[in-house]
Amino acid sequence: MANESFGNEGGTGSRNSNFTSSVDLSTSLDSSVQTRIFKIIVIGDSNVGKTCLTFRFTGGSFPEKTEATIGVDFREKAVEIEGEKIKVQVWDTAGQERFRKSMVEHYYRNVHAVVFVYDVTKMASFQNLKTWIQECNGHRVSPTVPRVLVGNKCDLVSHIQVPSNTALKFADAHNMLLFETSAKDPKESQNVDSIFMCLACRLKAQKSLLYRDVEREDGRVRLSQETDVKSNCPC
Ligand SMILES: Nc1nc2c(ncn2[C@@H]2O[C@H](COP(=O)(O)OP(=O)(O)OP(=O)(O)O)[C@@H](O)[C@H]2O)c(=O)[nH]1
Ligand SMILES: [Mg+2]
Repeated sequence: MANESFGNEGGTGSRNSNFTSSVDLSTSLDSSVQTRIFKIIVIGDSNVGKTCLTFRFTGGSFPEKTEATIGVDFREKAVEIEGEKIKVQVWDTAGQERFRKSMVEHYYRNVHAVVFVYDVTKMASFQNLKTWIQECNGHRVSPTVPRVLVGNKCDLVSHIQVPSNTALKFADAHNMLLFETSAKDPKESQNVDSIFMCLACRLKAQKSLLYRDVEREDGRVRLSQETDVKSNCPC
């Protein structure tokens, strides 16, 4: 999938950020209600399979060939949860320091959820999670922003280095759900989907992101309304 330009940040969907009057604002809110956008970032060492996981979720297949991500690739998928259409905007970040350093601030800005990925066949990628979590915390990501842990490449059964119970303990200690999966194995595709769907369900169940987003887009608008939405999220 081709890289999209970074200028797309927050610019997709039906929201209109040029509010000029209260009439415009209500119109924008109406259209925003139809398509909320949840920004989910995917973080972890280079080569753990971030690009393949995001590709599997948004495109439904495993890419034949990938190259190291430079900066960020955006992928989007429209989903429907309890009758509401939601756009899941996945930020596939670069694992290599030299390809990410100028972008890190942008990754974490206004993020709604974080997916930490390690490679089950590479212990170092699991041990490095501590560093990735520190980076995330260092960018003032609120503790209310949901985070999940993903162990990828489970299809390589005979090469597994990170035992499930070790990963589970780590996930529990950091208040995260653990998903062990494979971007490659088509039989695991539902499991890959459930990573992002679970987060989208949780976000939907949280206080309305919509009004907080509006606040950000126009410094003049200060809405205090927040709505609680009940959800049947299985996780
Ligand atoms: N066997 C197996 N290989 C995988 C899986 N997911 C990814 N790979 C392979 O792992 C390599 C790296 O995958 P990428 O998705 O490009 O890794 P990345 O985390 O995006 O790497 P950076 O962009 O450098 O941060 C590629 O050769 C993929 O084919 C998986 O589930 N199983
Ligand atoms: Mg990549």
